[in-house]
Amino acid sequence: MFKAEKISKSYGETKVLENISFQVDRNEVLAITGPSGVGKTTLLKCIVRLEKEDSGSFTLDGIPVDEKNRIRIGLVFQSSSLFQHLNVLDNLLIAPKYHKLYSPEEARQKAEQYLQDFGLLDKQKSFPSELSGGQRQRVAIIRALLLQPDVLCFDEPTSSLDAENKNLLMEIIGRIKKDQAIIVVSHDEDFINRIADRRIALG
Ligand SMILES: Nc1ncnc2c1ncn2[C@@H]1O[C@H](COP(=O)(O)OP(=O)(O)OP(=O)(O)O)[C@@H](O)[C@H]1O
Repeated sequence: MFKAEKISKSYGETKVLENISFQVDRNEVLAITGPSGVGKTTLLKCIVRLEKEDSGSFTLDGIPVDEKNRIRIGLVFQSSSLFQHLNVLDNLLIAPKYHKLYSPEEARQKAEQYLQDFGLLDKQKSFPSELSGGQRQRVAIIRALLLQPDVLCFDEPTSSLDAENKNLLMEIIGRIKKDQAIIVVSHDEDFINRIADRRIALG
């Protein structure tokens, strides 16, 4: 279980997050909502340690989240975060290689299995610029899944998706949530209503 307790964060004089608490378990989708500028992205950045909260704590199965276990929390950025100069397969293999999670052969097999599951096996040699927005997003999801996270966060995942790809994303989240706790930051009420088990509203 992932737990946030009394998280507060300011930028200079501006208080962005004040005493935010929530928890999310495996097989659960938690939506974080709220008006623009209320601190949703800031909270996500604190969760994945791109920002440091001023006070409060994050724990994973009771253990404080730090640099060592931070890899158990994944973030699916917007599609633009793929490396443009690497093809799909190389984009997928770079992080597992860096973290030495699998042997090279095992990493390739797992990547190919996900590519097949997500209907992208024929795109493994394509570059990000040659993919649709929905395909790029699926690559970003696979890239996060290969690191075997316990918690997977999505930042505005439907912002560049058409209805068909949105349905596909919901199907994928439904499939992966059995093994992962999912946190979704989104403005998309329709998406949240259909996918979230619970929600917290900031602001
Ligand atoms: N690095 C930073 N330095 C100073 N202020 C920041 C920084 N990052 C964000 N802020 C401010 O913190 C507040 C919250 O920003 P944040 O991006 O978390 O909001 P949000 O809820 O995700 O908004 P949106 O829905 O528009 O993406 C805003 O007032 C923003 O200007």
